[in-house]
Amino acid sequence: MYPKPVDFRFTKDLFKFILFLACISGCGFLYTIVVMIMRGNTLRRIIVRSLDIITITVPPALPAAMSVGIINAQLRLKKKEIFCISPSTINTCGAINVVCFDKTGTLTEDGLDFHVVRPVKASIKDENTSSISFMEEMTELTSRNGLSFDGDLVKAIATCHSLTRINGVLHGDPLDLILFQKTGWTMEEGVGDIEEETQRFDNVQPSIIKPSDDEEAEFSVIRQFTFSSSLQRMSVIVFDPSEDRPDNMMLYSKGSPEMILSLCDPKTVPEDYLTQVNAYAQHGFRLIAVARRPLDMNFNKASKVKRDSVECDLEMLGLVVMENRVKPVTLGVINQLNRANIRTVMVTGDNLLTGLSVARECGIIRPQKRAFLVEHVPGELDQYGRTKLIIKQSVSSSDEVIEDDESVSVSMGSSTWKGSSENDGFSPTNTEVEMPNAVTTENLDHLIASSYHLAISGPTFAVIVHEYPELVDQLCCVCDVFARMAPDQKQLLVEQLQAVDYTVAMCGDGANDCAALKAAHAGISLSDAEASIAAPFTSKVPDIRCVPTVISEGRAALVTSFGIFKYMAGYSLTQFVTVMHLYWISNILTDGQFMFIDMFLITMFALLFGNTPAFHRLAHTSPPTRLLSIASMTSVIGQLIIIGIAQFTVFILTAQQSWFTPYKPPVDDEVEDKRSMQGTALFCVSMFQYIILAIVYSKGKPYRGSLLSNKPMCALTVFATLLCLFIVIWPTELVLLTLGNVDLPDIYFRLFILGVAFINALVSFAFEKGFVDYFLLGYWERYKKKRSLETIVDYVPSDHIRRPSMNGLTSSRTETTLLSGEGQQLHMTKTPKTDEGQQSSSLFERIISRIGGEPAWITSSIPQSSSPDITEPEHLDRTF
Ligand SMILES: Nc1ncnc2c1ncn2[C@@H]1O[C@H](COP(=O)(O)OP(=O)(O)OP(=O)(O)O)[C@@H](O)[C@H]1O
Repeated sequence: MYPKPVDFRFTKDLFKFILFLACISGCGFLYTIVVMIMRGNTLRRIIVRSLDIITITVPPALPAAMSVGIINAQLRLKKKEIFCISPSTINTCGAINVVCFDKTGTLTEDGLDFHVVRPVKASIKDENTSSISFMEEMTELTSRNGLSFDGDLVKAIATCHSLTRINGVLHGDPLDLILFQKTGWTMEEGVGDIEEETQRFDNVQPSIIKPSDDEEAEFSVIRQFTFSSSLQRMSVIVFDPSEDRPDNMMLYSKGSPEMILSLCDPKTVPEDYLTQVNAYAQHGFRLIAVARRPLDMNFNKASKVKRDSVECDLEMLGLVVMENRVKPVTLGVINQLNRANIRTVMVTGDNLLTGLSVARECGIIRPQKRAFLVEHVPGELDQYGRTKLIIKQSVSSSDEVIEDDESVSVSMGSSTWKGSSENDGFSPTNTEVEMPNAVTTENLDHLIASSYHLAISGPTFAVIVHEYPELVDQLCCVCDVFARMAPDQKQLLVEQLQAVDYTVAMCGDGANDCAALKAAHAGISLSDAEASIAAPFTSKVPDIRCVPTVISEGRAALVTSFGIFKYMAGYSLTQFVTVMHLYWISNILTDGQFMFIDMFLITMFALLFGNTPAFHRLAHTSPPTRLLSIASMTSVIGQLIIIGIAQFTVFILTAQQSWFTPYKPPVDDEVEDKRSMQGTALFCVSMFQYIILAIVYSKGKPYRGSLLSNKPMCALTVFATLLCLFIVIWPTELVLLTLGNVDLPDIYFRLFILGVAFINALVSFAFEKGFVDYFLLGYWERYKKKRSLETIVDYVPSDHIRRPSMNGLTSSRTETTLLSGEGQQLHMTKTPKTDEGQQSSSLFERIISRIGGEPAWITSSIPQSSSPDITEPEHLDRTF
């Protein structure tokens, strides 16, 4: 539960930038000592002045100023009922480029709807054999008659839960609650003669559960094995007092169909069990299998027996099918995130096909794209002794369940993929698209449109983690649905995504999401239970609308932090330049001038800077996270040069005026009068420069609202500008006295100072908007990105294009050496087809399109050694 160390580029750059400022202050320090000695100043004055320069260059108020944007974002989030317990995470949210969603309760409604039950029925065929099959769908759970094993399915559903009654109201897992209410049974806890009950059940106080249609019957739950996501099941040991034999106990279990199947005696399971499960799951239903086991043990033993020893050899009772409705806002939010180029991933503890169906419904898997399931074949090994992997094409819910013979087999190393299905998505028509070298919007769109989706389940993920570690990164980059994931696997997935340079948000509501919520850069909890303790953000509104809000506020906070930092750095450097000029004549700004700049101008602007709200729409890209980028550094240094030129002009020209009186530095320990004409002139021009910097660095669209949306800052700008104009144009006695200014007698010179400030403003705006924003951040960054994509894509065609075979004919197969690890490659061989109009389905393009950059593993060198098949043109493989 220790907090994760904040490892954010922005924070690292911040420290580097402060180091850079410290270096400047070091230069200033030396300059001051040299100049002060040259001018014959006293030792005391030299020490004071040189130390002054350090506090001027590295502003002590910087940390406070930096947190203003974050505090404002936190307050705005609070208004939207999103609570943040770790404000430092807000900035990180600005860089999020993948969001992992839990399914149940997050994308879909928490309160599921009961759909049907499919009880299992045993029918006697002849004397020796009986057949087990599913009964028809039943929409009611209240009738005990006619169900298998004397109505035990209903008994199991009514008793196998962990509901508790608090103040007369039942509380617990929503699924348990709905199922229990559906039975119509009643539950009593600690009512009646408690003492008698306690004695009767050997000091265990049981819950008494009674059917609605039988006054006499009552069932006592004497042991409960609680539900756990990693076990995917829960069980209870129930005693029926009517039997009046203390050793007549029944264990009821319910859990995921796969888990209960693995615990059941195969003879009690219908042959078409998995087909039925897949058929429901494929239509997006959530399934719970129910089973029982008669136990021959007394109360004492039942209350101490180990879970593993009783949860085996179960008799299958049937399936409960629940409706899994997607929340109304889910589709809109996922679309919004997709439009903003933020990848969405589903990571659920539920069935793979159910997850896939919900992923389609909510837009994580686009309707027009194909989805493939990556599965392992337990017990089957490839030539390297590793568990064999297969890929199956998923069909949409309207189609039939996929058949096994439509699968595409995959193996590692030099072996091949064999695609048997005509439309398996890996057909050569899809793999032999020639890639043009130039990366244009059209062909990128084409690549994105032609990509497919992958889905994987927890057990296969575990096999890949242990046996194919070199594939984990790649899989994390291209898989969209991770199903049947245990809590620690959810966490591992988040960490893997972080390892390939994604900034990850995790949104979930259950206890099984806690580890992932903690591991993510930004964990967003939709419940106020366990998940909210692990997650930095908790939304009171239990749907995923909070995700884009958190991201856009994070982006706004990040841009604000950048802006404030640059503003504070600009302010320090501006004051540094002023002081450097004045030190040349052994002078410094007066206390009043320092106070006006530091306490009024800077403090007020820094306070109001972060008040600008987030932009109402999520932009297509995230804001820059690097403070030490060319753009940021150019901006700060460029503004410093503009400011320096303006101040130097004023400093020099003041000294050339006919009315100019040079400053007389104090002799020895004489009381110092800091007022000087050059000091006043520099102060006058620099006042405007601080205002200009605040406006220049207060960036608006596409991450924050415009400056006009920050009304207090607009008002401050107008007020401060008018006040500064007043100070320059009408230097009244009061103004001169308060600020320590000297009267500059010539009005035209004062107007000239205003002119310099005005030109400074124009040049600063033109430089920031035209050069930094448009050229460096826009054109240059796009060019760089395009270049890096071209470099990658240049490499792809050599593997994608058709190769002449030995006999001069076009090779019938394609090969890609993409994503290869330490000589371990996943190969795919395809039979050719002539239709070249089809699209390429390479994982590679998907990764490029998604990441928009090069994760570490793409840039790793391509192994020299290829598989033996590659040397033989007739057997070229496609590496996956
Ligand atoms: N109360 C329960 N009793 C028995 N089995 C349950 C219960 N709740 C869930 N299950 C089964 O255990 C599986 C795993 O549950 P888990 O809570 O890890 O994930 P989930 O709720 O299905 O999905 P998500 O991770 O998206 O919330 C479920 O798919 C379901 O089959």
